Amino acid sequence: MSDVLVEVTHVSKKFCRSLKRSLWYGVQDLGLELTGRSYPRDQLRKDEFWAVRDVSLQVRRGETLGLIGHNGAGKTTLLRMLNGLIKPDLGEITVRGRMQALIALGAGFNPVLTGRENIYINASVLGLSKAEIDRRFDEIVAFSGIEEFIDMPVQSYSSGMTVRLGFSVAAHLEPDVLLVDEVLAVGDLAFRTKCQVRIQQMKNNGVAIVLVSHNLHTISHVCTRAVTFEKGRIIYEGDTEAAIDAYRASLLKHYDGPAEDLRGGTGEIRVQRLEVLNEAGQPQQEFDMGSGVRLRLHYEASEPVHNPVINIAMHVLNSHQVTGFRTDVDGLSVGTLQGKGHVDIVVPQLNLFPNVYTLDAILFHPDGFTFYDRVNNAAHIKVRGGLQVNGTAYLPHRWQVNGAAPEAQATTDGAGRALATQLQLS
Ligand SMILES: Nc1ncnc2c1ncn2[C@@H]1O[C@H](COP(=O)(O)OP(=O)(O)OP(=O)(O)O)[C@@H](O)[C@H]1O
Repeated sequence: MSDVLVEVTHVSKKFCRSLKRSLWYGVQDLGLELTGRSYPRDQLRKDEFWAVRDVSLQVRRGETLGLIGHNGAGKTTLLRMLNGLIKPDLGEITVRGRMQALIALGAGFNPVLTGRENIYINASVLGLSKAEIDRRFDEIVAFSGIEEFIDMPVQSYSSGMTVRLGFSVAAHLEPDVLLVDEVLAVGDLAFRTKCQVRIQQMKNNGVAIVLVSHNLHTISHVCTRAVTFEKGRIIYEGDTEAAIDAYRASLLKHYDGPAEDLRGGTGEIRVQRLEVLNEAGQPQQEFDMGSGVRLRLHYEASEPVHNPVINIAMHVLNSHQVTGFRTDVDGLSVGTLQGKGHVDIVVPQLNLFPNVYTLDAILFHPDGFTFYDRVNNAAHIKVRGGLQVNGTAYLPHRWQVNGAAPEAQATTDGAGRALATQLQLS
């Protein structure tokens, strides 16, 4: 048997943005088919767009391929085509061996049937005999950890419970190919860890796995290779770290800069702009982990403004807040500001893991609540480096084993040690 279990060749899939039009196109296509003709499949009609465009890839036995990309990039559509839920408009997909898919919550489960009944149905679809399912049943239920709910209809399960059962079924039926879509993000941390261990075992047993995740830590640790999608096309395929870099670069392309439409406030003092500077005071956008950065907020006050609260909030691009700098929290008074000027925040060590971070600039009244002005996405910073660690902040630290410093050893990319050296910790 060939080592290539999944083969995707020049696959494209189009969708229609308008439901009414898409129904009309369906009728048109049916009519054309009856007369032995068809609309050219490689052409788009009004409101149609390519959700997946000319995608080719292979997944071999024992490989875990990560699919990453911004929202709407086409990852799930590809997974659904691999699973046979939808057909490509162009190209070919070949899957060799038995396939299990975990797309959306507990995909494949019949909601009115119980967990027990769903396990039997899923397993028999895969060709397992009743005796084989009986043998694995207890293990599946035990792994899922939802023993007391197993005879209740799946529609009464919480999303976490559905994912637990879905993953457990998929993982215990010894598929040759496993498709997993983001579901690992739903369970709690303990279950996610259990799933990652199980995926590792399956990988060792030669299962070909395709995993969609927005969790770059999962991609980095679980996948042997990754593909980055942008607007339905593959923009990178290969090494996971490089794929993650390509994803971040793609996110930056979609970064629109200051969100002027969300701007508001009483306006006596306004943010002119927020500059990101290096230690030498030169504008710079990309920094190595641990290097120094100076944030310069330029303001203009149309009248004397006494002691405004200055706040810079830092977010992971498109995601959660990482930290913030506030003059009131730091117990500082900036005095009376009038006309044009600037305020600097000097950060001696940017102890953040590689990622793209956005900065919001906010000027509050002294009450710390009403604002004079706020500019979301006023600036951004890209932190470079080869480390992929879950989380955002690097806390300077040192290790001791039984009171003594452990020996240095070669890390995979040396980035951690390089940083430790830079921070003069080792
Ligand atoms: N049945 C459908 N009809 C019309 N458009 C669709 C349909 N399914 C998906 N799309 C569109 O196709 C594009 C790709 O969607 P897809 O779900 O594959 O993206 P994704 O990369 O998985 O995104 P996310 O990370 O948000 O899950 C999106 O613009 C989506 O709105």
